[in-house]
Amino acid sequence: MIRIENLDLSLDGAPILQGIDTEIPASGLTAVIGPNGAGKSSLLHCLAGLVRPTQGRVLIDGIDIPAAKPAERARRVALLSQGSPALPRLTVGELVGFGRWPHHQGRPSPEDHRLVQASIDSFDLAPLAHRRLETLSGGQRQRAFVAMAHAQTTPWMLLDEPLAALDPRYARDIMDRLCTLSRPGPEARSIVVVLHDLAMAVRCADWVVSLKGGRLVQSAPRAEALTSRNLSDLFEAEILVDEVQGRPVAVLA
Ligand SMILES: Nc1ncnc2c1ncn2[C@@H]1O[C@H](COP(=O)(O)OP(=O)(O)OP(=O)(O)O)[C@@H](O)[C@H]1O
Repeated sequence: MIRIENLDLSLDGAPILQGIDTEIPASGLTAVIGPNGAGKSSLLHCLAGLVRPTQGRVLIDGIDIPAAKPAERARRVALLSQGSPALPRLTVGELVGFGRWPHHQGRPSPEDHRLVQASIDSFDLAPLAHRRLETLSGGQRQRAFVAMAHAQTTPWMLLDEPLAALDPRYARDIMDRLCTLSRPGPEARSIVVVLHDLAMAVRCADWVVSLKGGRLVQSAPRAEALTSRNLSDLFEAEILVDEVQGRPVAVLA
């Protein structure tokens, strides 16, 4: 479980997050939603220990994240930030291999190689494994970064807009893959995803954290959070949540 206690974050003197106090369950997939500038990425950075809150605490499975050593954090939490960095000359296989670094510190074992291959296969990257990142499309590169986060084999995966630049089929495939990964089982991961695509949130999220203006609006199970009324209030636009062929969908009216 992630416990966020009375968290404030200021950057360069500007209040970014204020009074965030909630829990995120370990089981399943949590979507973090809210309008542009709501503080979603900033919250994810606090959860990953990338930035230190100005006030309050973040506990992941009981570990005080800002106080934990970087190596300890890296074994507990994998963070995929918004926008993948340019890493010229690196192949997909090498990038995914970097996910194992916190475990082997430069001396990969056969098990590390096996886990890298499993992540490559899991995200449908085998045909691209020897390609350099700069030769890939934006969506292919994005998939490689998600696979790198997966290869870190942390109990928690924090992903900031992992669907950006993906076409509808790959967006759906990656979300369904993440959904499956978050289901109970020996390899289950706790997944927190910043999502702009509300259709994917209603399709896959078990829990939803809604932010607006740096404040927590709601932290609740999907059925409670993702209603037409809540989403319309959150985004100040009429959004309808309904069912099409038995599946929940969200559409802008
Ligand atoms: N270093 C910084 N200094 C000052 N303000 C910042 C800094 N970084 C972010 N902000 C501001 O903090 C607010 C929250 O930004 P954040 O990126 O967390 O929002 P977000 O909900 O992820 O937005 P988006 O959906 O547009 O990606 C924004 O108003 C942003 O301009």
